[in-house]
Amino acid sequence: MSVNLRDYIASVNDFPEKGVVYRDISPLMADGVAYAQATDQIAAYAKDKGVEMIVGPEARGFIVGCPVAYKLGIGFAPARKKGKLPRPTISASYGLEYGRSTLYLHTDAIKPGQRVLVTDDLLATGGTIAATIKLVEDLGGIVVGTAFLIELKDLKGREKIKNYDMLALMDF
Ligand SMILES: O=P(O)(O)OC[C@H]1O[C@H](OP(=O)(O)OP(=O)(O)O)[C@H](O)[C@@H]1O
Ligand SMILES: Nc1ncnc2[nH]cnc12
Repeated sequence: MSVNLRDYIASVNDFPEKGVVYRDISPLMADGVAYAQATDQIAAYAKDKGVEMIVGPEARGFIVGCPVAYKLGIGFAPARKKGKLPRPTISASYGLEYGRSTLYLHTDAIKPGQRVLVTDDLLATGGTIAATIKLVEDLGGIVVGTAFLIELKDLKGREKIKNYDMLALMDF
C-alpha cells in the first residue's frame, strides 16, 4: 500500500523571509515508508532512462539523490557551494527564489558521454537545477532526466528546463 507523499510535507509561512511559503521535506525524510516510496519512484524513473550517474545540488539534492544511487548501485556526485570541494572544480552561478548562489562540481565527477540524472528536493524558479545541468554538460555528461520531490508550479521553473525530461512526485 502506498502513502500520499503530500501528507509528509510541512508548509511554513514567511521562512526564510516574508512572503515565502517554505515546503519542508523533513517529515517525509523522517518517515521510513514515505522516504522509501519517494526513493523507489525516482529509482524506477532513473532505471528506465538508463542512468549511470546521479548529480544533486547541496544540500537537499543529496538527501534525494544518494538513496536513489544506492538503490541502483550507481554513483552520486555532489554539486556544492563555495569552498567545499577540495580538488579542481568548474562553477555555475544562478538566481534563487531568495538570493543568489554559485555551485561547483569536481572536474572528474562526470565522464564524457555518461548518462546522468540530476535530482533535487524541490523545483522553484529552476535556477539551481539549470546551474547543475550546466555543470554536468560542461563536463560532457548527457542529462537524460531530472527528478524532484516537489514542483512549485507558480514559479515556472519547468520552463527553464523545458528541453529536459522531468519527474516531480508532487506539486504545490
Ligand atoms: O528552483 P530554485 O529557485 O533554484 O530553488 C530550488 C532550490 O532551493 C533550495 O535550496 P537552497 O538553495 O535553499 O539550499 P539548501 O538545499 O542547502 O537548503 C532547494 O533545495 C533547491 O535546491
Ligand atoms: N518555497 C520553498 N520551500 C523550500 N525550499 C525552497 N527553495 C526555494 N524555494 C523554496
